[in-house]
Amino acid sequence: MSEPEQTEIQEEQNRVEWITDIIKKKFTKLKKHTDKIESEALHIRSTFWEDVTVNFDEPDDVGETYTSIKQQAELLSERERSQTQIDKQIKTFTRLKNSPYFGRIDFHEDGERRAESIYVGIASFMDEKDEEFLIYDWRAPISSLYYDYPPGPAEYQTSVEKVTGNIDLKRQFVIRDAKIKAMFDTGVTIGDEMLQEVLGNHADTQMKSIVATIQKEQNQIIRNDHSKLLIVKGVAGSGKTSAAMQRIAYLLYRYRNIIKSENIMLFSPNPMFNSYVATVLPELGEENMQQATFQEYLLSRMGRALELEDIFSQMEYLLSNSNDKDYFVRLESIRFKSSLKYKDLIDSYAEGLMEAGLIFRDIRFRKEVLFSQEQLYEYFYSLDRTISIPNRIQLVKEWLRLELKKIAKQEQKKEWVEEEIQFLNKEEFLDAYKQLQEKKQFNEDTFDDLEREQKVLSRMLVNKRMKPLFNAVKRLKFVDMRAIYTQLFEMAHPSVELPSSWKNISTMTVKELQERRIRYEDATPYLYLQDLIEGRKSNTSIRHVFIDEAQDYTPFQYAFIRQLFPYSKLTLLGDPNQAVYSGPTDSETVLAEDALGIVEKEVITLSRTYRSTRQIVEFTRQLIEGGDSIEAFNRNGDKPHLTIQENKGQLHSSIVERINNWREEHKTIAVICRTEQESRKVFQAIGEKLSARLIEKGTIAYEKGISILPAYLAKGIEFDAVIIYDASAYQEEGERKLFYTACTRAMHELHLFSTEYPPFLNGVNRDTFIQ
Ligand SMILES: Nc1ncnc2c1ncn2[C@@H]1O[C@H](COP(=O)(O)OP(=O)(O)OP(=O)(O)O)[C@@H](O)[C@H]1O
Repeated sequence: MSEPEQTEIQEEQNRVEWITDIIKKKFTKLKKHTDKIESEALHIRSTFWEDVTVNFDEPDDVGETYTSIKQQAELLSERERSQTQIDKQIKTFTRLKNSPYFGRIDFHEDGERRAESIYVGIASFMDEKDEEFLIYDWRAPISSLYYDYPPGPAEYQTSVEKVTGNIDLKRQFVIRDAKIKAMFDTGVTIGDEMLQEVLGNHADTQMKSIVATIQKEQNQIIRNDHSKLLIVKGVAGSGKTSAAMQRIAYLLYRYRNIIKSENIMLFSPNPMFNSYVATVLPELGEENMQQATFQEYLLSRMGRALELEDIFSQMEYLLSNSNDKDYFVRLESIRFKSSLKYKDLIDSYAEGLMEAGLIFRDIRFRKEVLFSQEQLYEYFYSLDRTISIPNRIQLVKEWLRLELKKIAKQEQKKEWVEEEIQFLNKEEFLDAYKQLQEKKQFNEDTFDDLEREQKVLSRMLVNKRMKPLFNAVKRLKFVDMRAIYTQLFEMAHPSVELPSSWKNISTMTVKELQERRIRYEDATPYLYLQDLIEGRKSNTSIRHVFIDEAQDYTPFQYAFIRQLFPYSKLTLLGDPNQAVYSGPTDSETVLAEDALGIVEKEVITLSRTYRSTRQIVEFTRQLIEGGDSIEAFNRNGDKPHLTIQENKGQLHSSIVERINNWREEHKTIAVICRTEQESRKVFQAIGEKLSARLIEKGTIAYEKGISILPAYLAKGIEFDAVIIYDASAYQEEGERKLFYTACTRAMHELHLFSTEYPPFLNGVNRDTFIQ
């Protein structure tokens, strides 16, 4: 690494000024143009009808009128389209004006006479004649040289060929307000200085883009075009989420004619995380992708049929209820229901249902059974057995629809209809009147025709009363999914290896279902079975699915998601050491070796961590197995602290004191507790004193200041300073990952408070923390 000469800095500064000047000129020109377009559009809108020849007298005139309206409308929408384009450009120029680029490479392509200087920024920018690139978008093929190679031989791939050559110079800039604040020529790795500067900053409540300092291994993730399934296993703070966000920006650029933001879906760990990452893409000039938690997806599918437990409540139960008499049964239940073995069991159950066993619901109207469950059963199994279950269900649906139509006709003649008509209100009469009018069955004379009026009213009334029935049939409500899923636990499965407490698991599950509740571990299997019976609700518009915190998904859930998005490429990002949900149950996660049984996958590992100071990493990596391989980025700070107090009262006062000392220095401070219950207690005790905010599972915004929250809600997020509340509360081996996750949220400072010596610190080198 070398310091550039002063003259070089001046030359670069001159270039920055020259470019900023062009940007400003283009900006002014564009602004003028946009003002013109805006006033033209306004004019077209205000005179729209004046400029249209409206004449409906003759058929020819009607045609002319239509063409004229169409022309005006097209003119308007074209203006509006170019306006959107220009707005986008104006935003880009505004961003470039402040900081036009962050990198330069002088690339000497083989066969060329001299090297060309490539300046890399967040968007491309051309000279005044639009002939030459003055700045290359960081996602352009040639820009990959900047991220992938030190000075020396290098190559990059365009859409048609591989280009080889030599990088003569690689330079980085920090430019703010069009002034070069720093400039470095780099060697092997990009920008330790730049990284130092970026990482030394304080945590923001919004994640930032990392385009200026993307590391080579992160770039492999971002620009991976070929993998159908890309698995990123990275240690805490290694930039998995950051890489995912830049990858989305890259895909939107590289495939801009094919993939739009609505074709990309990100599954995120909790609602607060959504707001945390919300500004990364807009900062890069792209729109946000679709985003949801898996819980939100399950809820949208489950509707109100059953009360769904969420993953956070499951976690709370696992952490707080170990004295419950059913605790171990539940652990085993979760473990089994996470596995592909359970999926196989459901598959073979569904196969059996081809022959017999489906359960239907009576279809009733006015308390009378129109179709009994037995009738539906018989009809279903009278259909050709080679037809798949979903297709047979569709046939039943169609049959029911036609039968219901017939029944509706008969009902119109029944006595109850006549009786109810008398009680129709004014609006309903008016409705009937309107219907008659629309169908032209009415003129002043015929409305007196009582019989006809009566007929319309009867039809209307019956249709209205039977509409919910038609809707229910359309939504396949005649299939009794709850009973079908329950039946799985009431029958024998002689050829399947079941968990030892299967009987108890069954009793527990059936009881919940009877009370119209469904536990988190049953939700995915339930919907999976529903799809096998009612047909898959796959989504074909999503082209790329990202699953962040993938270690929190079970193999069963992964298989389910895979089927929901059959045409999508998948990127899974996670850290096996942060598998907090599977910790207490010791169940398999999607990131476990070969959990997916898929051969066709590419795995990228990230072992360097950027979030925390070297001192924090040296401490946290001892908390987990295999932590030696975690590499810290060399950024210095204080060693973590451990404070042991005799009781909770003293613990609270020392925490308040600690935080008060941090207040000036740090923008985001977290008191991380083991459970939500504990967070609430801590909030009650010291929340007011600290002006802290309690973060619960429903919290959607991450805000500056002091937050009190359970460890599992801190996933994916980072804080300047972290307090671990009562580190000795983490006792069980299954909570090790939860403890590790909590500690790795800290960027600059980590302070553990405890009432006893924390068991997880037993194997930790005393030189790596201060007590
Ligand atoms: N190349 C980079 N340049 C600058 N900052 C980076 C880079 N890579 C990661 N970071 C920073 O490191 C921190 C951690 O990144 P990120 O949250 O993406 O990691 P993660 O692997 O998803 O973490 P975790 O698994 O712990 O949630 C963030 O502050 C991010 O901005």
